[in-house]
Amino acid sequence: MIEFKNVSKLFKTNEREVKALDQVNLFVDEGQISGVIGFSGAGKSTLIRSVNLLERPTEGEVIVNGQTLTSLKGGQLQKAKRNIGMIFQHFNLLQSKTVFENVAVPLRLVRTPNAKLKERVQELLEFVGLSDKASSYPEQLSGGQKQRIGIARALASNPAVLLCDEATSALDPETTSSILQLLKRVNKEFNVTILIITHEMGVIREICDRVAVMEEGRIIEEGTVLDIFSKPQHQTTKNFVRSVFKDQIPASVRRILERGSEKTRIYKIEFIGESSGKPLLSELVRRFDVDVNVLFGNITEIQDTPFGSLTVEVQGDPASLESAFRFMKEKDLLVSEVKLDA
Ligand SMILES: Nc1ncnc2c1ncn2[C@@H]1O[C@H](COP(=O)(O)OP(=O)(O)OP(=O)(O)O)[C@@H](O)[C@H]1O
Repeated sequence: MIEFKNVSKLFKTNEREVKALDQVNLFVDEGQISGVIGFSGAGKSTLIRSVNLLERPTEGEVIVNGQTLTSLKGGQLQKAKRNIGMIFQHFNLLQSKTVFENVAVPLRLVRTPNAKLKERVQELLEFVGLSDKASSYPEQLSGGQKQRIGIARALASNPAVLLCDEATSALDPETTSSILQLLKRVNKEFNVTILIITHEMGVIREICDRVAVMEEGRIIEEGTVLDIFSKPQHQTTKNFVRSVFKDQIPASVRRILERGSEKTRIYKIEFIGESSGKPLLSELVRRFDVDVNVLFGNITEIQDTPFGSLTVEVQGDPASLESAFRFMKEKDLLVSEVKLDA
């Protein structure tokens, strides 16, 4: 649905040249929600603005819905761009116009007859849950409500693709979550392909199917969200995953480690899918002469799959501890010993 083929973008100013995009190849399939994450300056905005040619690449091809946008001009390009909606971090609503008129903008541009326009705007306001705000002005709305209006406006021309440019960065966590749920509905109910750029891994975790990680204008890692969360390869990706799953040793665990004992070891058991750690722990106690205490757990769901880790304290004599560790290693779980210097 969206394809980038060797796309580069060079910005030249008097003082310097910046390669904001460097040979980017990206594919977003129809019906998917894809995310692009990166730190400030990685090139995310340039990438998303290149999808609808708000930013024209210096090199390469941008193909959306089967059309090579980078080869189109004039009216043909305008028409193709109507198939791509966009929402923004700061909403970009017209302050002097009512909510109704803001949503109506794309429809007025293509001279939609009044009765049809009214019906469509009302339908969209209902979809985003703000039918009662039609005659309000943007300044009378909360941030979350403004973004809902942004979404309604972006959907007015029935686009096949929706671009979300840091759409939740100005919102508090609860409002962020409700906007992300709304985007999920847009994707499911209207089969709109969604591309999101963000610097928050939580956003990726909550709604994306796939994610690409950007650094210095390049995509350094790409995959399903579950794969990227469970097996991040690049250090930058690991840092992003860590921002969601705090990986530091908690203070209570640190204290046990500092006390140190021949008879105590602490393990971190990571799991994905149904194979949660619990049956393993009871098996350990049954089979080996050890006691097990769960110290710390971090469990979430990614794409409806349980994913997380348990930190456990295992107590017993050194030989039993060794056998227990070997047994855990043989299972289909990633087990590592937690040490103070790790
Ligand atoms: N119009 C421009 N002129 C010159 N340089 C630019 C322009 N737009 C972006 N850049 C540069 O291109 C690089 C990528 O910028 P971009 O805004 O795409 O990154 P980003 O990942 O979206 O960052 P942020 O999260 O801070 O918005 C940066 O070094 C930036 O300074």
